[in-house]
Amino acid sequence: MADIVLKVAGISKRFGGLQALSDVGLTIERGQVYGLIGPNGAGKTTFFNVITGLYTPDSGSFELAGKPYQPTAVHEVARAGIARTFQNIRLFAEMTALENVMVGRHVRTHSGLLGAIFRTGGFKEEERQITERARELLEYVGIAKYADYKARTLSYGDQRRLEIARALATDPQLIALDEPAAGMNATEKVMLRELIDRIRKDNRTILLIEHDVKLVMGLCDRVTVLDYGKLIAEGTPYDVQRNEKVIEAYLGHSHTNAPAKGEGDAA
Ligand SMILES: Nc1ncnc2c1ncn2[C@@H]1O[C@H](COP(=O)(O)OP(=O)(O)OP(=O)(O)O)[C@@H](O)[C@H]1O
Repeated sequence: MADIVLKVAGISKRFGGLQALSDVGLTIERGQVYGLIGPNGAGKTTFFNVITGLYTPDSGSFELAGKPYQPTAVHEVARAGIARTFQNIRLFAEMTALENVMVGRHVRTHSGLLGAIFRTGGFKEEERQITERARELLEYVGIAKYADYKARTLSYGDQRRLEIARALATDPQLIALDEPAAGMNATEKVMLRELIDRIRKDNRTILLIEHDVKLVMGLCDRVTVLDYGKLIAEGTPYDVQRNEKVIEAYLGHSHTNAPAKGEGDAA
């Protein structure tokens, strides 16, 4: 039987007169890289914000690793096992790269405030483990040499890697990446692709919103396409980019990143 990590169904969200999402659902299996695409304003970010607790949906059901979860608050969602990155990088700019990852790890710690104040033995051991794990994760995403640099001094591509390391630090069931390639140059994109591939090989599960359709088509196992808040196609990259509705949706929006037939076909 398939090992389902995320199963959401019937998500609707209205902003005043605008129906941003209408009855959208998707199912993601463990180890998949799952893409969410669609023209500008299709509802991708709204969907991300709903499943990660930033927006309250008007309707919808949510299951993470077989258990129902209510995305009512961001920290609850992180504890439940979804970690995310943001379209506009949200790091602690004045903290070091290492400290940024350690913050992510604290979602999973136990000593609590009193342990921290009195620096109990348990707290110190936990801090040691957190630091060690954070260093491993910086190594994993390829920026270990910048561990002690302030986050704001890192290059754009490296800041995105740092965000991913911080997300991984929470030991998530699902990592939701919101436009990870935005603003990256070609070399950074190649490195990002390698990193996402490595994360997948480690049997982690990724949900990806991305404007770079070539990247999505090359990386994802399955793709859902939204248009005007509705799901218009779901399937393998190969099928989705040949779907008439998808082609029409992108052409209708005069989108420069339209999924041209054959481009980025999964090997
Ligand atoms: N907080 C909000 N209040 C009102 N309208 C909103 C809000 N957030 C999103 N919308 C509207 O909902 C629709 C879907 O927006 P959303 O940002 O989810 O689309 P998107 O697919 O992520 O677009 P893009 O690719 O441009 O980032 C848009 O028409 C947008 O203007």
